[in-house]
Formats: sequence, C-alpha cells, structure tokens
Amino acid sequence: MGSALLSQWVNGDESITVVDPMATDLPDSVKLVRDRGEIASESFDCIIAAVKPQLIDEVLPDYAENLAKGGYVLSIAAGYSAPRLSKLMGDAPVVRTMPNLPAAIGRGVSGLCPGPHATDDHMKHAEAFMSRAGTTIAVDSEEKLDRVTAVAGSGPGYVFEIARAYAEAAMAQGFSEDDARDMVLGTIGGAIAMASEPGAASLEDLRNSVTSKGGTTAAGLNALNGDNGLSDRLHATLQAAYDRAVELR
Ligand SMILES: NC(=O)C1=CN([C@@H]2O[C@H](COP(=O)(O)OP(=O)(O)OC[C@H]3O[C@@H](n4cnc5c(N)ncnc54)[C@H](O)[C@@H]3O)[C@@H](O)[C@H]2O)C=CC1
Ligand SMILES: O=C(O)[C@@H]1CCC=N1
Repeated sequence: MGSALLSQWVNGDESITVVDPMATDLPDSVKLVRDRGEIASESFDCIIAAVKPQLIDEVLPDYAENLAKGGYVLSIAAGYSAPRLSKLMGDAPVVRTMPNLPAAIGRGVSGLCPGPHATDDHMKHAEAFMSRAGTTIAVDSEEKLDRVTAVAGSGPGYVFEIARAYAEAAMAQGFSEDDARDMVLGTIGGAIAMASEPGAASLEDLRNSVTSKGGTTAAGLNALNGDNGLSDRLHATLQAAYDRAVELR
C-alpha cells in the first residue's frame, strides 16, 4: 500500500525517504535506505507507519528519535490504535488514515482520524497529503475509522472478488477468459461511471431502470438477491472485516 501512495505523494515538493529492507522500483525522487541505522541522526516532519500492523511493535519504536519537534506520525496500518502507537513512540502526535488500493492511480478513498496529541495543523497536512491519492473522509473516532477500513480499505478486495466470480460465470456461458473479463469490467466500469455522474439517480432507481417487468434482469436479480442472500453476505463481509480491525487494535 505504501508504494501505491508513494506514487502519488511524489507529486509534491517534500523530500521523501523510504526505509524498507526489500523495496524495489521506487520513484527516482525518493531516497531509499535499507536500514534505519542509515538515517539514525536525521529528523523528519512526518513519519509514516506503513508496515503490517503485526510488525509495528517491533519496528516503530526506534523511529521515535527521528521525529522532528512539531512533527507527527501518520499510520496507514489497519486496526492498530493511535493511542497504542503514540505511546510506543514516546507520546508522539499520531494521525491514523485508512487508504485503499486505487490510490495507486489517484482514485483512492482514504479515511482520516486524529489520534493523541494531533493538532489541527497535523490533520490539515494529513488530509492534503492523502488527497493527492484520491478523495478523503475525516471521521472523529477510531471506531469509525475501523468501519471505514471494513467498507473502503478492504473494499477493493471485495470488488475484485465479485468481478472475478462474475467473469467466471461469464466463462461458464461460453466466453473466452479475455472476452469475459472485457465484458464484465466494461459493464461494471460503465455502470459505476453512470452512477457517479453528477445528479445521477439513486442506486435503487438505476437498478430499476434496467429491470423490465417479467424480463431478463428481473430473472437474474431474483436469482442474485431474491432471498436477500447477497445483502446478508455483504453485511457479514463488512462485519467480519471490522471485527478483525478491532482484534488488531
Ligand atoms: N494492501 C492494502 O490494500 C492496504 C493496506 N493497508 C495497510 O498498509 C500496511 C502495509 O500493508 P501492505 O502494503 O498490504 O503490505 P506489504 O507487505 O505489501 O508492504 C509492507 C512493506 O513493509 C516492508 N517492511 C517489512 N519489514 C520492514 C521493516 N522492518 N522496516 C521497514 N519496512 C519493512 C516490506 O518490505 C513491504 O514493502 C499494513 O499496515 C496494512 O494494514 C492499509 C490500507 C489498504
Ligand atoms: O487486509 C488488510 O488487513 C489491509 C487493510 C485494508 C486492506 N488491506
């Protein structure tokens, strides 16, 4: 996720240093170091926690010394709570954000939430920084940010899986893999673009506008969600992701 964001963050004038023992193919303007020891005496206005949540306890404490006075820590980690991170880094100011993968093409959706000691200026900076990678939504509690995680952070995974299963079903109708993918992504992309037009009708009305009484769409929709199975499954999907975020706190 860090490299997806980085591809958009470089469209600014900050100097960015990445510490990653394994990173490859970073943008030219970024300084890459393999070990924190190489930047031990440097200080930074913003330190971004972009390792897996399970690695934060082990990796982040050393970086407390690298935070400039007045700076803050921006965490993209799912679940891991801001008070826990702040404490881990010597009571540093923390802002949590939850981006999603389309940030890689500037079409991400990122939630943001202030943590301990975060000032309005830290939040303003974090929002401006994250908005380079798409839209932002500020929330006022970590509980809400964990719900943003369930809806939007993990969301591209659900969408890719739905598209994959849709394409698989198209192949079962006799289409080649390429044709199935083109048709499914074209259909999803066109429908989403139409629903995203300014002044577009509600999602329910848009669905109804495709659905002739006694027609093919009605038959398909009845099989898809006539028993509320799809709705129930999506509720369970978001709840499971949220519950996991809570476990990672
Ligand atoms: N993948 C996604 O769509 C999203 C991920 N996130 C969050 O982003 C964070 C990273 O997740 P992914 O990008 O999926 O994982 P990843 O495994 O792709 O990236 C983690 C990076 O951390 C680096 N790393 C490992 N040990 C390190 C160390 N000691 N010091 C510095 N760097 C180290 C790895 O080399 C790797 O480049 C997680 O906290 C996750 O919750 C948040 C939103 C969406
Ligand atoms: O699966 C995960 O834990 C991360 C956080 C949100 C999306 N990917």
